[in-house]
This record gives sequence, structure tokens and C-alpha cells, in this order.
Amino acid sequence: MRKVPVFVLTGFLGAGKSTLLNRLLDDPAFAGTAVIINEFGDVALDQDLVRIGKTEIARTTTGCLCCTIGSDLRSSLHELHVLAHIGEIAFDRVIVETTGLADPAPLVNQLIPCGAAATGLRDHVVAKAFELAGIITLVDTVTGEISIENHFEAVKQIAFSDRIVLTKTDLAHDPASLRDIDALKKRLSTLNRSASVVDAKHPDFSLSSLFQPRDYAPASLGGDVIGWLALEEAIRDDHVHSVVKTVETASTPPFERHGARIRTFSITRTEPASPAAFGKFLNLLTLSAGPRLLRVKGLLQDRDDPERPRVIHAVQHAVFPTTILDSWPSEDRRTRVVFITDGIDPEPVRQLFEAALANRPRKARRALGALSTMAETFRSGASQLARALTG
Ligand SMILES: Nc1nc2c(ncn2[C@@H]2O[C@H](COP(=O)(O)OP(=O)(O)OP(=O)(O)O)[C@@H](O)[C@H]2O)c(=O)[nH]1
Repeated sequence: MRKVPVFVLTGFLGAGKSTLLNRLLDDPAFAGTAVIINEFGDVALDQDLVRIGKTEIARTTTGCLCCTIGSDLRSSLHELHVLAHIGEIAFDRVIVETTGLADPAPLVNQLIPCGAAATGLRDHVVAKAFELAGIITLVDTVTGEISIENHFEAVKQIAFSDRIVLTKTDLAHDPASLRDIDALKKRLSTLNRSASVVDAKHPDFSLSSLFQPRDYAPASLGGDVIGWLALEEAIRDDHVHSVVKTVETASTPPFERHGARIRTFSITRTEPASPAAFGKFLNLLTLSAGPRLLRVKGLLQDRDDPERPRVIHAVQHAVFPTTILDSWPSEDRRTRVVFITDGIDPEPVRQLFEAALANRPRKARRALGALSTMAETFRSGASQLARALTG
């Protein structure tokens, strides 16, 4: 039996994974593609933001796939396999879009023959039916360098990839930005010597060649990857013990891979809002929180055009142009904004949101004060960790 190729599409927060996936799902050549989308946090937005093409085979999971106990990815693949077996769906490739904070090690470990051992019939079925055919990592040329400096997840995503795609090169117009891209490429080659590097905006860029199945060989990627996979086994064993303890005592905190400072929270609002006031909120937030604001994305119900939601994106300091959808993608017509931060608490963000939308400058100033203090006094140890991991 020919195994179904599984591609992992990864890249740090806001690198452009959903944008590339949308492009792919619009392409008839990819009609037989099943998609597994994983989101960080408890409010799923990507299912509304990724246009599912003709295949309509998609599974969305919230909670971080790399932090979930055991083999959640194997569960999703098994579910797809069963549906194909009973003739409900047909597909010839699977793409797993990870969260921007995904550590690829546990995912790879579940998909390679010498990785996490199969523990039941389900895992054996998945091992027989699917094979890892590539890890594609998107690297944002605007924020890539700072993400590598501050977040070990970004370093590991690059190290584990066998294909790297540069995104947002269209935003580099001046010589300094072009030099930054050259410096970033050099950095990438020190983190991963064997991955091919392509530019998503280059006229020769081809999705078909990017998603060609190839044998995924961790040994060819270098010592760090092999070491991380070995570490993964150790964490997994340890984790299995801690799960048992949780059942016994109910006092062990949940397994936390990303560190206690990474927060995710959301704001929902039933009344429509003014896009100008929301824009002010977002600009103030990015200015005061700086790189501690890792990601903002959401759907906004426009006071003047409530039938057509606005799609909001900010990635660290960069606020991206709002796009307007023709209609609401689902029944849920509330404004929903998801935040992922590095050491920024939800409370001042919520206060700033309320103050900006209600035009209350004094309240906004108080919230800004709290935000700036948090952003300044907080020191990230992630940069040291990234250096230690990459030697
Ligand atoms: N100019 C430009 N903008 C881009 C490009 N790729 C993505 N974007 C924008 O970057 C923002 C984030 O893109 P997404 O595709 O949502 O990023 P993502 O990696 O799926 O985000 P997460 O799932 O939150 O990690 C959006 O506003 C996109 O329109 C690109 O190549 N050029």
C-alpha cells in the first residue's frame, strides 16, 4: 500500500502559514489535500480565516499540538484514515499547519519510524498508512531575526526543516532591509545547512515543487536535531510519569513546553466597533508592548458595515493592512481578537481596548502605563536559551 505523504507546515507566529495554505487550497493541483490546522489558545480563528478549497477536508484542533499528551496528531491522522476507509472522503496528501509556537520535535517524533513507539492499534495503523514527507518552515523576513533571538521554538522550527520559505520579501524596499534579508539568510544557513531556501515572492516559486514528497532524514539535518529528538524521548517518558501522578493527586500542573511567560487570551465583543478606534487601540498596543506582543489576530464587526467583517493582523511590532471579507465565515458574528504575548498580562490589554473603543483617554493612559512597565521590566531568558541550544 502506498503511504500518504504528510507535510508539516510550520514557522513562527505570523510568518504567513495560513496565507500560503490559502494560496495552495485555491490551486486545483492540490484538490486532494486534507488539512489539519492546529491553533494555540482556546478561541479557534483559523478555521474562519483559512479558506477551505474544494476538498473540504479539514480538522481544526485547539490547544498546542506539541504540548498535548501522547499522540494527538496520530489521532487526527487516524480519524482521516477511517473516514477515507469508509469512503466518506478521499485525499492523497495531508498538510499539518502547526501553531506558530510549535516545537517540531514531538510532531516529528510521532511521524518517523524510529520515533515515539506505537502504543496501540491506532498508532500502528497511522504508521502503515502515512509517512512524513517534508517539514516546510516559513521564515518572516521582517521579524525572523528577532524571533530567532528570543524564542527557541523559532530556532527549532528552522533546524528541523528540510525546506525553508522566506516570506514578506515584498516589504523590503530600501538597501538596509535588503541587507537584513542577506544577514538573515546567513543566519539560517548556520542553523540548518541542508534545507533548501526559497522566496515565496520569487517569480520561479512553485507550490508543486515545494510540496514534492521527499524522505525526511533527521540524521542529514545535523547533531542538534538528533539530540533534540533524543531529548524528546526523555521528556515523553517523564511526561508519561507526570500524567500518572496527575491522575493520582490531581495536583501536578499541566505540561508546559513554552514557558510560563507565554500567554494567550482573547477579547470578544457583541456590539459593533469603529475600525478607526480599533486601529488606534492596535497602534497604541504595538507601540507600548513592542516585541512582547507576539501576535494579534481577529475578526472585527464594523459599526458602519456589520455584514462584512474586517480581518485584523499584527505580528510583533508590525500591523498588517486590514482585509474585508464579503460575509461572515460562520454563524458567529462577534468581534473576536486573539492575543499571544510574552509576559504581557491580559488585564491592561483589555482596559486599553475598552478605553480606546469608548474614547476614554484617561483610562487609556493608565492602561498604557501598566503595559509599558510590563514590557520594560520583563527580561526574557529565551535569547540565552536559543544560544545555548545552538551552541
Ligand atoms: N506583505 C506580505 N504580507 C504577508 C505575507 N505573508 C503573510 N503576510 C501577512 O502577514 C499576516 C500574518 O499572516 P498569516 O498567514 O496569518 O500568518 P500565520 O503564520 O498563519 O500566523 P499564525 O497562525 O498566527 O502563526 C497577514 O496579515 C498576512 O496578510 C507576504 O509574503 N507579504
